[in-house]
Amino acid sequence: MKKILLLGSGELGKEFVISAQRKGQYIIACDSYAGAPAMQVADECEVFSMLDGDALERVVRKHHPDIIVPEIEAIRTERLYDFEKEGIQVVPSARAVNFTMNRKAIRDLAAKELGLKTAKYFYAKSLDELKEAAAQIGFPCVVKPLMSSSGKGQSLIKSADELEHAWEYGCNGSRGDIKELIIEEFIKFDSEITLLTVTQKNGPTLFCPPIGHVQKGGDYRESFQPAHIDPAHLKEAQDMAEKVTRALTGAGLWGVEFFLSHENGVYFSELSPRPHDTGMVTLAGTQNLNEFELHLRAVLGLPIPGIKQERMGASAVILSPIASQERPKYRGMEAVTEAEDTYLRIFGKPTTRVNRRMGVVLCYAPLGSDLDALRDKAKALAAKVEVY
Ligand SMILES: Nc1ncnc2c1ncn2[C@@H]1O[C@H](COP(=O)(O)OP(=O)(O)OP(=O)(O)O)[C@@H](O)[C@H]1O
Ligand SMILES: NCC(=O)N[C@@H]1O[C@H](COP(=O)([O-])[O-])[C@@H](O)[C@H]1O
Ligand SMILES: [Mg+2]
Repeated sequence: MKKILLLGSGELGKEFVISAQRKGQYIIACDSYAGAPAMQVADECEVFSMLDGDALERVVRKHHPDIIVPEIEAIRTERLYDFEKEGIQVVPSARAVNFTMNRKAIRDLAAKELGLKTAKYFYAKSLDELKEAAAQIGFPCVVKPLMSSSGKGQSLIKSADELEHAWEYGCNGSRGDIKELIIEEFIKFDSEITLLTVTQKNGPTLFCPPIGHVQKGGDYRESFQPAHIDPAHLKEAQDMAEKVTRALTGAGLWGVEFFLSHENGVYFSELSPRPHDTGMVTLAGTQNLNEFELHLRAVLGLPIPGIKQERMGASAVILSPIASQERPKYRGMEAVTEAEDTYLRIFGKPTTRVNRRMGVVLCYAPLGSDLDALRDKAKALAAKVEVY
């Protein structure tokens, strides 16, 4: 049995804990608030700010974990190098977690060192620098904080007079106190995918069938698998995923994000060194092993006999329309549970914010079915669940 310290306890962590406990592991779930989804199913929990390096160190000294599994980006990742040196396994590696928490580190590695195709980009430390960069990139362009996730602080800029607002919005949406943004060329992609990639301690890199997804305001709304993409594009994406995960080192499951354009090919966007929100579609049984089980096996060094697509699936999110410190209630669940070949997962978050993801609807159908109809079904059912 291994002792696993899970840093971040949201919906993705909850499914990981369930997979880990099914293999007899012991989990301490951490997050900045009590009652987080993964804490509800873990052996123990700790509530503290994981951005506080000393607090993080205290928790590590208290529990002596064998393995540290980061589940969010907001962690004092520099400290992970020390824990790794002491012999604690950091998943997938301290380097991977440290590089991906800051868009600058991962983008420079991908574009400059590895030569992967990305959107044109600049960094800006002031509104003046942002204006200068926008003039070079042109409009529309995308502005994001260097440190953020799920679209926080992200804006799509159509003209120069929107830059001032984008600067403020980006700085306010930034995690920590870093006042620096990335400004990117807007890619007119035809579709975007997540390529779940598994790197193993003993064994080759494995790829899941591509997951298509749709984002709004930088946050995921629906995903589906398998996404139909040009085989040459898939090969290109797999090669890029292999390159970037090898450069970051370590074992685990990664969500590697790409933009696909018929005209301009495949662009690397970013990656998560952990299960991906769009990969929740694998909970619909689309694969022989879902993304959480794959992550766990890679982390423990357990064999993975292969990844097989079993059926097609679609996921659609349930968002909160309200902000409240009260425990949320749900209406309309019957409409989902009476539907065939459908699962409802309410994450059990103790409070709401506007647009906070509270649950997901998962629908499946045999391979070869009408994927668009399946996506519509998942979205229509998710819309019937009301958070209040
Ligand atoms: N340069 C771009 N051109 C076109 N669309 C973009 C660009 N950058 C981001 N987007 C859109 O915004 C979405 C979110 O961007 P990104 O993945 O960089 O943000 P994030 O905050 O890290 O999100 P998450 O943590 O949920 O993955 C993308 O999936 C894409 O739909
Ligand atoms: N795109 C990253 C992502 O989906 N992360 C997932 O959302 C949780 C935070 O949710 P919250 O903001 O509602 O607490 C994280 O803990 C993780 O499970
Ligand atoms: Mg993303």
